[in-house]
Amino acid sequence: MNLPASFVDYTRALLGNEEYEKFAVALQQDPPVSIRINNRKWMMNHDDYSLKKVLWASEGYYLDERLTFTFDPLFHAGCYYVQEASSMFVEQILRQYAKEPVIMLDLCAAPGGKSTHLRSILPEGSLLVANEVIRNRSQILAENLTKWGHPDVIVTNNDPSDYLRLPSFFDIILTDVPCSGEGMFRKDPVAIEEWSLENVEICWQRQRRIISDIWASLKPGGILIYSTCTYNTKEDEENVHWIREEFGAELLSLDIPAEWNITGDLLGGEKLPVYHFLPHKTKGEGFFLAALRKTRSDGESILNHDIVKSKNQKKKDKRGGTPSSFLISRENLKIAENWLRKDILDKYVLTTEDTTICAFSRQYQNELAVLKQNLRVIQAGTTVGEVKGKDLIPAHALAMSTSILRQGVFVTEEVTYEQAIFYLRKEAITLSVTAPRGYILLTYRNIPLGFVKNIGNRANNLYPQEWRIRSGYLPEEIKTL
Ligand SMILES: C[S@@+](CC[C@H](N)C(=O)[O-])C[C@H]1O[C@@H](n2cnc3c(N)ncnc32)[C@H](O)[C@@H]1O
Repeated sequence: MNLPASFVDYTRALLGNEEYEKFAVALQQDPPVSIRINNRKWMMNHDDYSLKKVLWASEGYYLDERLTFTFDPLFHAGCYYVQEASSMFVEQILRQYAKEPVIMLDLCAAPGGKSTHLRSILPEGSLLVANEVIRNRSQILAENLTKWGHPDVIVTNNDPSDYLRLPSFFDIILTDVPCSGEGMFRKDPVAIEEWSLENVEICWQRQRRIISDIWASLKPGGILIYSTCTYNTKEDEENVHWIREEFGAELLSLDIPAEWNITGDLLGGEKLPVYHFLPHKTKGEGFFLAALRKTRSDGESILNHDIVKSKNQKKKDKRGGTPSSFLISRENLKIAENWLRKDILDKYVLTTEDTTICAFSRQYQNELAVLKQNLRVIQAGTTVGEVKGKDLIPAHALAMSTSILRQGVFVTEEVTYEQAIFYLRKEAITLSVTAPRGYILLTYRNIPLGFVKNIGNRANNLYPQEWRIRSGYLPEEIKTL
């Protein structure tokens, strides 16, 4: 690995000679591979796997080797997410500081590693808003969150400055800011090519702009989690100092076992409670994190003032949903309702937009209305179905949902590995002769994979076209979980 000379000089000076040598050796080694299990969907049988745990993440595991993830149906079904181990440390902040339901924003969220993780560990009853400024990346974020299957998620596609319209809205904000990516050198050679001292300068300034834009959206007493995947102190410690001074924030420390080998403040002088992951000390890539509490009030809560429910909105609430759009019949709304678990019907509201029916948390209807008024909301809750002609077609999100779909409402058909790959490539599937006509939920190893419509001699594949496996070949050696 050919590291830029100015990076070597800077980092050697930062870590000291002896430590830098160990660091440089670690950078030459293969990066560990790690995954995080979606335990709402798939309980990994520990007798079948002997995986080493990621110490700071309840569902994080190291794999001995890289699997052929693209060809693993369980991966597409949202049973696990391939995520770098160090970044799973975000869990510790929530475990120690978020004990009650919260409204949380993940501001720089694509492709969704941390959002899916947050959705697994936020207290029950919390709402997660996952935002990504780059449009096509926000689609990938929405895809990964749909597969993860939690119903209480909103995905937005906005610039951080758009959030200035939502003062004091969030209890917790994660800013996993775009950075110079030094911590990714071992995993991604492009990060080395793109690195320069000039880029570090651009990055720390952009990071401050992002924090300035988002700060007002944090409620007084709320928590900002600031993270990067870089080592230099300009983007890390110096920015944390700046946030503290600029906004009067209080740094929060975490209770961390010494054997995790996490490194603290790399600057001399006052030692801040900040957390560095260095690859020669912790098994993972470079990562930095700090948590700060907002102590001052600098705006008023939008929810107390601006959201005076319109009469119309109140009417909708009473009925338990939006009046059906003229494109959706009462019968189809009834069918959609019948697809949902009975015990969640008082907690979720069916809403309609054009030809689509969605289920969204009743508790957060107001917040959703505010977000829709002010931002570009690309997804909210779970899409239940879409009307085509007279038919209501069950949505893929319904199949992926961990808690909305009523068990037994669709006939299921277990498929083989080969059939599963055919399905995920959106090719035609032939089901067993005993399979009834109509919508059938395919399962692989008893995990829902998606819907087909069985029309007798063949089954129409309802897998989302844009998510299909595009590769036409199967690798010679398939390694799956
Ligand atoms: C480090 S990545 C986020 C990784 C993500 N949190 C995860 O765990 O999967 C930073 C993200 O910030 C986005 N981004 C780039 N420029 C931005 C800006 N000016 N403001 C906000 N986000 C930006 C990038 O598109 C990228 O998706």
